Amino acid sequence: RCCVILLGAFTGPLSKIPGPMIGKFTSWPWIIQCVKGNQMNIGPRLFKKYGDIVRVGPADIIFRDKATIQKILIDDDFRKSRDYESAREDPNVTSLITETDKVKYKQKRRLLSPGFSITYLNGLEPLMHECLQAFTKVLDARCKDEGGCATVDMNRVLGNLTSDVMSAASFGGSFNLVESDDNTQKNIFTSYLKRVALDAQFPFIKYLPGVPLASSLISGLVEDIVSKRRKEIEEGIMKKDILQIFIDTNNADPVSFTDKHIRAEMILFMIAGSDTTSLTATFTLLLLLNNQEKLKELISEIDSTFPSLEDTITFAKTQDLPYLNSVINESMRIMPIVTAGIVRLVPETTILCGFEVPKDTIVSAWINEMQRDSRIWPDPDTFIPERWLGDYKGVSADRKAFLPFSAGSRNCIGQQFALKELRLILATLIRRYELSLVQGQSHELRVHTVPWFKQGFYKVRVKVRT
Ligand code: HEM
Repeated sequence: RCCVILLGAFTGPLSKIPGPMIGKFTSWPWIIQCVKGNQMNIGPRLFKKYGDIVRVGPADIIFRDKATIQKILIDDDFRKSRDYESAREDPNVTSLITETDKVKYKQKRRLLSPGFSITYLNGLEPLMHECLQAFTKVLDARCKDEGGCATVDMNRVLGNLTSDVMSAASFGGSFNLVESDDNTQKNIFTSYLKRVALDAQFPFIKYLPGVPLASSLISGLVEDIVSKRRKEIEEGIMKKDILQIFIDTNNADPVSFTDKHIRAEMILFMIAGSDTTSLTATFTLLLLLNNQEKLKELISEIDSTFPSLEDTITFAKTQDLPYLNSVINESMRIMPIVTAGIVRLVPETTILCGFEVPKDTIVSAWINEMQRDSRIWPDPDTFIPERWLGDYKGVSADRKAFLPFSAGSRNCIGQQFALKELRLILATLIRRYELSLVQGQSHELRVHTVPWFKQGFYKVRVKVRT
């Protein structure tokens, strides 16, 4: 075995790929960084030192260049890696995200697509308004209680808001977390994602005696929602949402789409549909508050579109706000949710970035590094929404080098849902409140599937505008 490792390290096709010496022999240091949530900090340092392609393990390569990322995700559409399979609790129960078989995946995606059609999404607008009204009511009350100006943990309240939106839109009723100000659920999601990151690397953990499954944290909640819905169906109350699609599929084919499948899909949608959007909104506020000129520009656009505090902020009007859309794009360029590579498996020996890469090598597309590549983006680390409005320093924004929702057949199914929600949230917050920076906060992040603030919060001062 030692001979095989030595041969692979120095003579195999991957031996010419630059990277730390230890990566030739073992992936352990890289895996440990993943479990610690620290790959997002180590990856950029490796790219800086070794270039566009780095070998981080005997069969584990990371990439940041546009052409290779395009090939991996779009042109050749490599299948998902075994990490996704390991993240399944039951190897036989896949969800949309953990399905690695291309044919089965297509069937799943087709099943869900009615829940993401433009007509269906537009029908969600009143539900989103209701959740936002509850949100502004709570923020208004906090401002009043705290003498006009409240210090709010945006990470927490936005996490609760997007969970309420997700549950109202997909599972038939808001969790009302904004009103209860209960962050237990957000903490459970964070613990769940940490555990999934661990399971993906060490699949045996879930089989150890006495170790509960990751889903044990959430299954009670999910089962309550499903049994409530089944009761409603018995009473003749019919709803048309994602949960209904899951239940109908289960009723039609209870053998291949079991109760376990319903649970896996619901957990996926609960988490993928809430934390991602709330973090993107929080990061956008963070960037705006640290770039006051850009914030002023956005306030001016929003105020001229919605002159009165009482004006309803709508999907239609926010969709056409050029500066708001540029701010959201720039925020997702500079602080995307995917911070540590989208992982795929090489299906057959192929040339990537000029190197021969054999079948079954694990390849990670670091879209976050591509989105900060100075060869593509002038002043890549600076927040410049204007680059989306026209040329910046003679360079127009390269949309092919901007993939915050991933790309290809496995792109984010919730992209339009998220964008509609983000525009409403940001326009509502900016129109209604004067937002100011709480100085001295750490912006340090860690990542377990999605990023989280190491300090556990991100505070903003909030005052109702007159
Ligand atoms: C700003 C918000 C969001 C961002 C940045 C985002 C980003 C992404 C990315 C990068 C992926 C690919 C992950 C991978 O290949 O491992 C993904 C997948 C996914 N997203 Fe989103 N997402 C967002 C919001 C949402 C929302 C609101 C929903 C649901 C309503 C959603 C549902 C999903 C699902 C189900 C998948 C798995 C798709 C698959 O594997 O085919 N996402 N998302």
